[in-house]
Parts: sequence; C-alpha cells; structure tokens
Amino acid sequence: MLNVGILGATGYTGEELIRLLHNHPNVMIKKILSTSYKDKKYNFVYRNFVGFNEDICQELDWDTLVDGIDLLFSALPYGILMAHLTEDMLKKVKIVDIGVDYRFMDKESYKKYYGKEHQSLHLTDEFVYGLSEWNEEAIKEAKSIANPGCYATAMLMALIPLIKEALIDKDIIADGKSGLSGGGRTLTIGTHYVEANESMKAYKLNNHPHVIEVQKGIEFFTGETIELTFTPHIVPMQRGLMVTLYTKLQKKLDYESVKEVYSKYYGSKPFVQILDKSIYVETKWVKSSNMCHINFEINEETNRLIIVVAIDNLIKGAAGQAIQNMNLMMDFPENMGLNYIPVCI
Ligand SMILES: NC(=O)C1=CN([C@@H]2O[C@H](COP(=O)(O)OP(=O)(O)OC[C@H]3O[C@@H](n4cnc5c(N)ncnc54)[C@H](OP(=O)(O)O)[C@@H]3O)[C@@H](O)[C@H]2O)C=CC1
Ligand SMILES: CC(=O)N[C@@H](CCC(=O)OP(=O)(O)O)C(=O)O
Repeated sequence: MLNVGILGATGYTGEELIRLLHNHPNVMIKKILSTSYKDKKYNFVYRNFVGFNEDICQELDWDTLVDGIDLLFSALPYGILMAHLTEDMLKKVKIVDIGVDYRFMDKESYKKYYGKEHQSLHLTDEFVYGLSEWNEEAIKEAKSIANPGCYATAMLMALIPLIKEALIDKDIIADGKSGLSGGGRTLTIGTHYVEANESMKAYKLNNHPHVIEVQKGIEFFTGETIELTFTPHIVPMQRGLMVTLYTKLQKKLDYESVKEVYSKYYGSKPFVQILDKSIYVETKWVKSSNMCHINFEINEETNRLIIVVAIDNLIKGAAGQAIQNMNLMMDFPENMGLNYIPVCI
C-alpha cells in the first residue's frame, strides 16, 4: 500500500483527490490536512463522505508533514508550498503538486503573474512537468511532479501534436471557458451565486499565467515557440472547461490527414479521445472524469483550423491527472482508480 497525505484537502481539488483515492486499490489515505477544520471529521466538511470515511482532519504541521507517508499531494493556493518546501522533505517523500509554484517557473514570470517573489526557485529543477500523456518517461522516474494547470492541460493536449508535425501557424488564438469550481472554494465577490449565476465574463485578458505555461510547455515538448492570445471566461457551471483554438494550417489538408496526426499520438492513450467528424465537443461528456475530448474543423476556403477541447477542470485539469501521474511514478496501471465512465447528467 502507498501511504499518502493531502495538503489543501478541504479545497475542491483536495476533495476530488480524496474521493477518487478512496476507490484506488493501492492507496491508503493517511493524512487529511487542514488549517481551518483541524479535529473535524472530513465527512463534516464534505457530507458526500458520510458512510464512507470517518477520518479526522489533522492539523497541518510542516515539521512533521512528511513523516509516515510515501507520497504527498499538495492542493494549496499559490505561494504556500514554496515557502515551506525543503530539500530534506523532497528527499523523504514523493510529491505531486497540483498548485502552480513549480511549473516551469522563473523569477520574473512568478513575480509578474503572482505578484510576489518566489521563495524556493532552486527547487523547481527537482520537479517534472506532469502532462501525463507527453512526459510519461520522465514522470515514471520522477520523485516530484508539478501537475499542469487546467487550461494549460487542455491547450497543450490540443496543440502539441499539430506543432510537433509542423502543421499549423504558430500564431494562435484561444478562448477558454471554465466552471466556477476552477476558482476554488474560497468565496470571492466574483464567484458567489448572485454575481456569477446567469452571467458570463471574460477575465485576465492578456495576463493569464497559463499563457506562459503553454508557451513554455510547447517549447519543452516540441522545441518550437508560439504566440498565444488567450482569453478565459467564467461560465455559470459548477465544473468543466472548454477551450476553442483558432489557427491556420500551413498547407491544404483534409480532415482525415489532421485526424491521423492526432491518432498517431493519442491512439493508444486511454484518456484522450478524438471525436468523430462533426461531433462537437461538450463539457458534459467528460464531466467528473479524467477524459479529454478533442475535435476540430477545417474551413476549406480560408484554411482556418478550429480545434475544440474539453476536460473536467477538477479531474483531468487537477486531481485526476495528479492520480494518473502517481500511477506512472509508482508503476501502477495508468488508469487505476480513474477507469470509469463520465457522469453526464
Ligand atoms: N480548482 C481547479 O479547477 C484547479 C485548481 N488548481 C490549483 O490547485 C490548487 C488548489 O485549488 P482549489 O482546490 O481549487 O483551491 P481551494 O481554494 O478550493 O482550496 C485550497 C485549500 O488550501 C488550504 N489552504 C488555504 N490557505 C492555506 C494556508 N495558508 N496553509 C495551508 N493550507 C491552506 C485550504 O484548506 P484549509 O483551510 O482547510 O487549510 C483550502 O481548502 C491551487 O493552486 C489551484 O491553482 C489546478 C488546476 C485546477
Ligand atoms: C475559473 C478559474 O478561476 N480558473 C483558474 C484556473 C485554475 C487552474 O488550473 O489554475 P492554476 O494554474 O492556478 O492551478 C484561473 O483562471 O486562475
């Protein structure tokens, strides 16, 4: 049994981690950590666990955090793990960090996007970027994983095959839409019901951190540089994320030729499906699952390629991919604990 601990367990991605790990045959949840719910039952915080889990939330103590566990999942807001993580902890325990602190991070970008100095940038090199389908060999050897962001996961999955094969123009426009759970459980004006229901809004135009994450990811996996214009939107849904990407094909190609490229890279990947021609991607078909659905259409007159990709922000965009990465690191079957049909209704 792999003994795991969960930081940020009472947040949305933490809850999804615990829910999925409950059914993972090779995992024992040893530590459910919290600063706000110390000594409270986890099933008091999340009552879907009543009848399944009697664990008590343990107080977070950074000095003893890694004692008694083999792997730590961190699902904390940015800036917290970086202030506490040490080389000694990294030696003692495997880590899968769902947060942002160690994703292709550099000093200037961190300051620019998160408004503060990174406190342990030297540890970034210890982390392997956990885009499971693209970094499998490195993940298998890794001790520490930086799990990708949700929008970044969707965009990278859609773009890498086409850029690798030099099929598309590298000036790309992307529109993202996310359910409100993407913003986490902490209440803000913009995410409370009255403000968000029956409304849609764009945010972080020209300054969403996933632009740099995608650019760095593309460079890392393909060696190419792209220009990316990305506009995220909040839509009044609980969960789910869709990105529509616009670019041009470098030469005239038909649907089948582009599909062949996707199939070459994803044909054997259980969590990535290229839908049949003219079947449009919808968030509900991947809801609550680790699946990633992709489809595309070519405008034959303009040679414009439109790609649409959908994932569940909390699963493939966070907790599910974190478990997929744990499976790869531990040499468990990649889909262990994740092999179920999405909840469409
Ligand atoms: N939501 C999403 O769709 C996605 C989120 N992510 C990333 O995952 C991470 C977690 O996100 P999410 O679950 O949505 O966030 P939430 O806001 O829902 O939860 C974060 C949890 O962190 C804990 N926490 C907050 N402050 C501190 C602190 N100072 N010290 C220790 N613990 C603290 C809180 O638990 P408590 O008060 O009990 O300690 C809280 O429940 C973030 O970095 C986010 O960017 C990545 C991909 C997708
Ligand atoms: C709807 C919403 O607010 N979504 C978050 C993305 C969640 C995620 O993946 O973000 P991290 O990179 O911070 O882990 C955002 O746009 O910041």
